[in-house]
Amino acid sequence: MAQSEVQFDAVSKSFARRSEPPLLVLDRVSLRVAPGEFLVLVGASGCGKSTLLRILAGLERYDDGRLILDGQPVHGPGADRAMVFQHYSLYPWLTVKDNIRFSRQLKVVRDNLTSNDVEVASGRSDALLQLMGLAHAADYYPNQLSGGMQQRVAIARALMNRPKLLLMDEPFGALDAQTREVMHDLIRHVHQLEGTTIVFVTHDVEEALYLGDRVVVMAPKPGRIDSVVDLPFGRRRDQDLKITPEFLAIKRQILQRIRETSGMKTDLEQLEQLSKHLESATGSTVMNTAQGDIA
Ligand SMILES: Nc1ncnc2c1ncn2[C@@H]1O[C@H](COP(=O)(O)OP(=O)(O)OP(=O)(O)O)[C@@H](O)[C@H]1O
Repeated sequence: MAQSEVQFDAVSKSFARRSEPPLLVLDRVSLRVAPGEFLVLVGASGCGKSTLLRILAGLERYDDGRLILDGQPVHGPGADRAMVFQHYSLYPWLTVKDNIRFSRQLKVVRDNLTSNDVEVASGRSDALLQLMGLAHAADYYPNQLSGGMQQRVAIARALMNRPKLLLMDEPFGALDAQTREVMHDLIRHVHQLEGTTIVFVTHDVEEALYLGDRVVVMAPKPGRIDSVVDLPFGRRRDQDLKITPEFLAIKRQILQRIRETSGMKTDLEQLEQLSKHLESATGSTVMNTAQGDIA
């Protein structure tokens, strides 16, 4: 099985801003991702999750520190990595089957591969169609598919060249709750079969706990790692896990950390203080005032 090992050593990243000092988005992030691990990044909006993922994909440069992938420094994108985004980036003019094969077809042209190579690729895409439950839809076009199916195609396409590292940026963020559950079981199954190292970004703590071997909680301003939680659930999971006391306790603990580090708690406290201030100023509760206005 092809699995990548990742090592971030004190990686920092800033974005330049007009008439303001640069924005420090990642502040000395150190993190190891073990071969074959399913690692999930969570944290408040703007804490640098996507930036960290994009740096790992080689789509973004970092300013300081070191990023080592399988013993080599990362300087740009590579065929060893594949990325799945929230919005299905399928080619509308290609069928499902051709969308999945597309990257391999490019390689065939570039690398002058033989018909035997093409046959192997064809076998791989057929296997992925089966694995993702898409065999019946192989000749459909993207606009004939539901969101969940489109995202299955995007995942199959990402897996086509057997990446050693799969990077997923909120891949299920646009799907409804039921479809997400199906996708969760599917991606866990894919992970077990393919053994690829996965780094997955999400806002959804329940999703993070259900999918991950470990969850990294990031904090904003500047973006940094707050804590890393080793999940004690093993690799065989089913949806009932989500209502066990152990799962709920870890979920509560992580949500609290996100609230505390993001300043959301402070915002709520300020809001409470403001409504108390309004109440004492008007001699009434905010709700009563509103009702009075209606009357
Ligand atoms: N290309 C860019 N130029 C300038 N600022 C950027 C750029 N990309 C991201 N940022 C800023 O960097 C910070 C971190 O962004 P990033 O998208 O990594 O956070 P995130 O944790 O993934 O957020 P979200 O959960 O909302 O997607 C944000 O303040 C964002 O506005």
